[in-house]
Order: sequence, then structure tokens, then C-alpha cells
Amino acid sequence: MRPLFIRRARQLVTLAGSSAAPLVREKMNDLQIIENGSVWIERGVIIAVGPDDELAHRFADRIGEADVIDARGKTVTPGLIDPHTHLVYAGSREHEWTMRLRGATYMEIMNAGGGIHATTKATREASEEMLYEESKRRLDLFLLHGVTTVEAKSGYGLSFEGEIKQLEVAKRLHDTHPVDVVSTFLGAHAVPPEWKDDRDGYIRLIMEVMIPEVSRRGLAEFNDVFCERGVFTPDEARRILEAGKAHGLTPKIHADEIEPYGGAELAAEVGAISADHLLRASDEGLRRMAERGVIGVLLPGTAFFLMTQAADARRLIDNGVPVALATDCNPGSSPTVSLPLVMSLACLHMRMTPAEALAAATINAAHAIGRSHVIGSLEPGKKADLAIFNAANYMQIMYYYGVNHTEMVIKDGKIVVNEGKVCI
Ligand SMILES: N=CN[C@@H](CCC(=O)O)C(=O)O
Ligand SMILES: [Zn+2]
Repeated sequence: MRPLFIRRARQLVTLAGSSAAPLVREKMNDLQIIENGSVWIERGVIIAVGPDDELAHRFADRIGEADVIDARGKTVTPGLIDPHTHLVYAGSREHEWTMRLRGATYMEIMNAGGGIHATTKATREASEEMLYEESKRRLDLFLLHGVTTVEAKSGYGLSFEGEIKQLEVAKRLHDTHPVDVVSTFLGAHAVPPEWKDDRDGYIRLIMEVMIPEVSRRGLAEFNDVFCERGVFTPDEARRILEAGKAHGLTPKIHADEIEPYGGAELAAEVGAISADHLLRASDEGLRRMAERGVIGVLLPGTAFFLMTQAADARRLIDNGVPVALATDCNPGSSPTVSLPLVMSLACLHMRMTPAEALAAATINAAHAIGRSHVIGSLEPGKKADLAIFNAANYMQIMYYYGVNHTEMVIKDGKIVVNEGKVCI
């Protein structure tokens, strides 16, 4: 494999120096930008990052053996990282969207057997092959938007076989697709209809059968619960998350999305790596999250698509909670793969600065999935995962909202998107 030399980026956004701890408060605005910057890559790893003249001098006698990418006029960033998706599912729910547009609420639709239950039915019925193909198409689209790593949750199987099938598909996608897929077990996404009259039986199935087997097979690193009134209570969530911990699965929580429910407090109590959604989190919950270093993963695309007030990102940032951003890609509340659009929404609906949004979708997102030592910034020794945007500066990636500026994506040192097309 020839070395790769990316040269003379108008802005090379490195986010260097934050691998040990996520960026918080004002530090989220410090992107460590190099003007006219270059990157030298060998065998999939970043070897050097710096001003072009410095690197041209250092590698002068090796430039001839390298593939050179001219990034003049472009903005180069770490590959974007999406730390909250429901990537693997079958079917779609546009008819429910129409019902919501006519006034039905998300929870009403779910309680009437639609929502998560509808996607669970479709996902259970899909063959592993169909599930793989549908999810692979979505993963291609993520890549085309500059995303090189996604977290992917199960939670549409809601049975032993169904959950394992989803996680197996996620693993196969990770093994076969350039985008890295990091798996989270979400057996506690909803109580499936067949367990309606014995919810404790379902919770015990999760704790005593699913979690041990998911862990034994190495199918997930994280364990998540949809902790919301009418779904799983904080006490139930605590039991499930503690059971996961006992089997080496790190907790994550869907917390305080629809009403204040103690999810943020629980995230801090169990030592979750992240608490996600947080639209209605209490001040006390956020204070405890900041104290324990729990990342707040915010999902402004979900609030936008559910037509509700977005999370108060400023309140999180001012309280010292490290913030990451994600698409929440799923067929019910956020059917998008565009992390750049989510970054625009973070600015427009949550008043994050473009710098904060980019930090939240790179290094802080890496922290939210326990990968900050390998991805999320452009530094020697890290994976060579980069996105090249047809934008004169990082702000334009978000300012021209709804436009996909991704021109090239480098994954593990290989060009996998060129001129806006997947070229694997
Ligand atoms: N809130 C719960 N889970 C998903 C939605 C899943 C669905 O509607 O299918 C979310 O994060 O928004
Ligand atoms: Zn979710």
C-alpha cells in the first residue's frame, strides 16, 4: 500500500489534544485548525500532521512513492462519527409520519401497536440477508455524508433470536463495509406484545438470557435502555444496566426524551458512558452527569422530525457536560443519515456554534463510544479516517444546510468516496 499524502487543505481541522478527555465548555470551540495543512498516511495510520511546508520538507525524498491528494480550497476533518443510530432495521414508517402530521403523538402511535412495534414486526420477518442489504444501503449513505464510524443498536428484535439476528447483521456490516460499526444491545427498547402481561418476565429474559449470550458471543460493547414513562422505569433500567455491567457491557441510556424521568441521574449513578436525547433532563441530573463525565449525546434531528423543542444544548455545555451529536437514524423519529444536517440543526435549533457542533460529531462522539484513543481527531498514531469537504472553511459544512459537501472520504488510509461517489 503506497503512502497517502493529503496536501494543502485550506483548513485542516485536527481537534488534536483531546483523546484523553472530551472537550467541555469553551474548549469545544478550540478545533486546532491548521491553515494550508497536510497529512502523511502509511498503512492506514496517520504518521504526521502539520503545515504543508513542514511535511513537504520532512517527507521530501518519499513524495515520489506516495499517492498525493490536492486538497487546496477544501476543508479536511476527522471522519465524522455517529454515536447513536438504529442502523439495522427493516421497513419504513412514512404512514405514521402522516398520522403525526394529522395530530397523533409518537407515544400514542407506539401504544396502539405501531412505532417501535411496527418496525419490530418488519425486522423479525426479514431474512438476515434482506436486513443486511437494507442496512448496507444506509451505511453507504452514511459514508457518502463523511461518516466513517457509526454506533448501531439492536432493539427491533425484542426476542432472543431477533436481537441476535440484528447484532449478527451489524457485525457482518462491520466486517464487510468500510464504515466501522460499533454495536449496542438494546433489548430494552420496548416490551414486545407477547410479554405485555408479564413485563418482569421479559426483563428477566433480557438480564438472564440475552445479556449473557450477547456478551459471550462478543456481539455488543454497550447496553442501552429506553427509560421513559410507559416503556422502562428508572428502577427497571437500573436492573438491566447493572446486569449488563456484570457481563462487561457498558451502560448507555435513552434518557428524559419525552418527560423528566430521572434518566440523567440514573446515567450518572450507574456510570453510563453516555445519556442520549435529554430534552427534559433536570438541572440536578445534568450536574451529576458533568460530575461523572457522562457524555450527553444530543439528537436534534429527532426533535426536528418529531416537531418538538430540541434539547437545551447550552444548558448542558454551561453545566460542563461534554456534548456529542448523532443522527439517531431510525424509521420512526429520525429517518436520516445526514450527520452534517444534524450539525446544522444543532446550530439552528440548539444554538451550538459550528465549532461546537463539529467537535461534538468527531472527538466527543468518539468518547461517547469509547474510541477516542483511535479516532475522532487527526493525530499521529490514529486511524487514517478523514473527510474532505468541498467547503472553504468548516462553518460552510453547516451554514449551507441540507447540502452534502462531502467530496472524498478516506477510511483506514484508503479512498472510499471520491467525487461524492462510493468507490470501494
Ligand atoms: N426513543 C426510542 N428509540 C428511538 C426511536 C425508535 C423508533 O421510533 O423506531 C429513538 O431513539 O428516537
Ligand atoms: Zn435511539
